[in-house]
Amino acid sequence: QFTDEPLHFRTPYRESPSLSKLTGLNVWLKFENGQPSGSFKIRGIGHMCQKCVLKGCKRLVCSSGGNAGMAAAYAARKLSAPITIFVPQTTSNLTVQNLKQEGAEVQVIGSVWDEANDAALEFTKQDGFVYVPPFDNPLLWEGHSSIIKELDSKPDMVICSVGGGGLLCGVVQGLQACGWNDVPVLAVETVGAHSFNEALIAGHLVTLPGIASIAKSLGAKTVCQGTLEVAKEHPIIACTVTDKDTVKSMSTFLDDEKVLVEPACAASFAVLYNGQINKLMQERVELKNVKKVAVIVCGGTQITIGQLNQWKKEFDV
Ligand SMILES: COC[C@H](NCc1c(COP(=O)(O)O)cnc(C)c1O)C(=O)O
Repeated sequence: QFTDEPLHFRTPYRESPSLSKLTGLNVWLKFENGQPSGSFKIRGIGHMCQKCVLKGCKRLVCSSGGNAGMAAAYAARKLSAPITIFVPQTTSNLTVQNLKQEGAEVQVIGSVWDEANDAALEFTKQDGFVYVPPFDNPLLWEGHSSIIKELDSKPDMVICSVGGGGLLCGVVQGLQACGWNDVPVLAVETVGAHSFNEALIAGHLVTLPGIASIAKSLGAKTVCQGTLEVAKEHPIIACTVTDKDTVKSMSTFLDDEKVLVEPACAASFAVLYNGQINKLMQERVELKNVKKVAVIVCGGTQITIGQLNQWKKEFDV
């Protein structure tokens, strides 16, 4: 029945010998792929679902590119709450089946997350239905901030991926809760899903015309306003990586670390494998003395070995 125990697990945090050797840095990995539902999402989504169920709700409604939905379906089952999840057509059939297996009702609507989200908001107008967003809510950021609180010591930098910006807001909230306000965050997007990079350059939110990247889990056409707020108060550097480098990194990471991750996750360590980090450290004064780097291996279920091999052929890596 109802539990107010956190629904997420503490995850392993250890050095990567191969990435440390390659970059000359002290690279540590936070394995959020080991969470129930397969990604970091359960931290924020679980926290928010618990609050909603505690307050009383007839049905949870979640929109997602896939992984937030997986976390919401898992949380709903643990909290014995009914849930309907709206996902875009870019969500893999495997994920749709997995969502149904968790007991969720699933609606596949729209070509990108934004359209599935519009349908979810419409559906939530029914009495007693409560909307759980995938990235834009302070309760999510509060839940995600627990990632940083589990680190054994202060890192010199944190690297994380950005889709809608919920993970980034949670990471910054965690760093500030630990008094590590001077620890810069490298926010990584794939080219074609780079709404945060665009917003930082413009100084206001920018809506991409579409998502032109294989990293569909980063496929929010507009990041949440909260990312621009945190960028005003915390050292954040944004960068992009190509789909090609991301696929190459998925493959190398699988060989080196024996962990299969989706493009949204691999983007975070693609900057290490392709040497971008070393260039950035020469260009950006705030990264000059960085030695210990904490990379959030955010996980995600939208990947199979077959899909990776198909992408390796497609991108010739
Ligand atoms: C469209 O999708 C948004 C969200 N995925 C977000 C996501 C991110 C980025 O997290 P965010 O910046 O959205 O909080 C990173 N890594 C993985 C594996 C993810 O699934 C979702 O599942 O609904």
